[in-house]
Amino acid sequence: MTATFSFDLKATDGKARTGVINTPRGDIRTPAFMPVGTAATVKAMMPESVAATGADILLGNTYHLMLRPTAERIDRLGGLHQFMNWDKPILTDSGGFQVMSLSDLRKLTEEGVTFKSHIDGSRHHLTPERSMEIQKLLGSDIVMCFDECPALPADRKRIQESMELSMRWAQRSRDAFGDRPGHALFGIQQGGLEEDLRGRSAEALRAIEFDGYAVGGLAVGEGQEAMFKVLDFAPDQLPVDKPRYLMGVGKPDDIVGAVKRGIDMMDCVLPSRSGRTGQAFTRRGVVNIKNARHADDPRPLDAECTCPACSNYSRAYLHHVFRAQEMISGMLLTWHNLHYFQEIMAGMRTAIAAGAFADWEADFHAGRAKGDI
Ligand SMILES: Nc1cc(CSc2ncc[nH]2)c2nc(N)[nH]c(=O)c2c1
Repeated sequence: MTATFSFDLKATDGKARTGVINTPRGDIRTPAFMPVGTAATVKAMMPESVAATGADILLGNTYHLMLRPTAERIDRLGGLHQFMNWDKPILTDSGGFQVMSLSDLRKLTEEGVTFKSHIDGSRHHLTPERSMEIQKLLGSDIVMCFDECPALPADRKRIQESMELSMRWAQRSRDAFGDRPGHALFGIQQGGLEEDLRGRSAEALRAIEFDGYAVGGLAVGEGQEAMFKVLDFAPDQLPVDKPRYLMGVGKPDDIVGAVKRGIDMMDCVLPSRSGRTGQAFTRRGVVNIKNARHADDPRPLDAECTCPACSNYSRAYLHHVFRAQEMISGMLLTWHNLHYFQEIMAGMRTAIAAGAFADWEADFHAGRAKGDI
């Protein structure tokens, strides 16, 4: 815990890195997985349970919180940390991505985006300046630049124009963010799958100077192979001494492949969203607990897992409460999935520090069944 924001790189193994991001609200061990708390809650989890899984930081959403309950109301109530009873770091996304994926009647101009709320149809306007204001009102520790993430597939001209707009918005975000000791502003690299466009984006962001750099514009339908091809060059285009955040990723093997290529932070709704649908991630692969074959199975989801679901309940019980649509079903499987994702991160941090990432990765992939187990 420090009064300022800093990144301390502890060890590397190949391109993989491990370190600590120091913030006034606590340290973030990297590589880090960030659970998503979209509407000021990690769905089906109490904040103390999220902390118990090992998470050092969670995500909030400018888009959702500006619509409901509004950033001004959260500010009046003491800010997002107090509001949601989470006193560790919070990173907030800037809103543009969610506008394009969630809202109706969107209008994109140089100034920003105008859209209708997916909740009540009310009209809203987001600009780099307004996004910075909202994230400041929320009290976010790590603020994301306001960017535009083009849906793939898109032609090169569209990707170039979109990236160039995002770089102009990055400058406006920087100018509006001002000087906030202890708070960080991260730039977001765009450029689709194009190495030269991503290089230009990285140079533009370096010139503006940020506390961290996100690889944006991925995990938008391109598939793992194409994503890894970009990750084979994109992290190296970013400053080596700042945290690198891959947005919206991913499945366990996506996460391992991204860390292997130099990524320090990731976030994804997958463990929580799939936990609510009955999909459990384990070290041997995925378990769809609603499948009838678990109805009489007395074994835990994963005998090696120490989470409450695996320590105290059988597959048969989990199967039952999912079939009965009991609330405890989503709670237990979300807790298990977030716990498992943090186990993966902790395993990689230890392996990288010991120069044993390759062995850890081989063990991670060995014994992972394809499909339901
Ligand atoms: N795949 C992906 C995911 C997200 C959402 S990350 C997130 N927000 C809230 C939760 N998680 C992105 N966000 C921004 N701002 N830019 C991107 O390019 C981008 C790409």
